[in-house]
Amino acid sequence: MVRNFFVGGNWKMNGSVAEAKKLVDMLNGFEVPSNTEVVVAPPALYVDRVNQGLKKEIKVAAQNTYLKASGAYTGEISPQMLKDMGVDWVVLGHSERREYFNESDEFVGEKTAFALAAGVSVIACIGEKLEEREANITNDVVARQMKAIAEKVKDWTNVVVAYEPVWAIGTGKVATPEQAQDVHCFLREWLAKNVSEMAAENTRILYGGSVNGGNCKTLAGKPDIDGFLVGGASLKPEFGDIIKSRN
Ligand SMILES: O=C(CO)COP(=O)(O)O
Repeated sequence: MVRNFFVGGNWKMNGSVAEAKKLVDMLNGFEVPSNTEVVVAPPALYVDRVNQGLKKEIKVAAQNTYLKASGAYTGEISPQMLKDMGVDWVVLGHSERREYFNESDEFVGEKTAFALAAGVSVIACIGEKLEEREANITNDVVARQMKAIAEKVKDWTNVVVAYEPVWAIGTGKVATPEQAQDVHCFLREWLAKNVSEMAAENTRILYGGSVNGGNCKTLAGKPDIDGFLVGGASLKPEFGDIIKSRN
């Protein structure tokens, strides 16, 4: 099985109507290799406009959804609402949500299962903090985060895992290709042992954290790195090079 390369662009809480339009024009000008999937995640308010403007080779995601279809949950949106708007992807469990909005491993697992059941594919984010890497517990941390998802999710067909070490996010301090490969390999073995050989073989594992046009190719050369989740550089023309980093 050949895993298709996957490049996600996480805009985070950035942009405006005018900037979103410029980014759509930029993205529509990129060549998307046939073996590569591209999904961008604008702020929720702009998701529909961006989705309307993008060429069909590029899909959109929301940056979060809740675990109910509807009801008295002020400020939340549901995966059912995404489907209603023709949006098939959501990013869940990003470290910024875990950190600033107190999202627990269990909550992320539940939201992942709920989105999948609604027919929305999930980019599930995991990753250790600097102090956890320094304490040599990186594998324990990512295994704990994976377990919370695997407890709720049996079918991993529509899950993409994004390994994003927190110390590498927005810092310019990218993991070395070897550091990333080590964790990706561990995650694939974890999937083989705890979910299935098939899930291990087929699940894309992305790297995220200070990926840019200059470092993407060496990272993409590693056997267990199946793509990227890109923050800052997804708002710049170099995102076009990142999309082509496997080609
Ligand atoms: O958090 C990230 C993507 O979700 C990575 O952000 P940067 O690429 O800006 O480091």
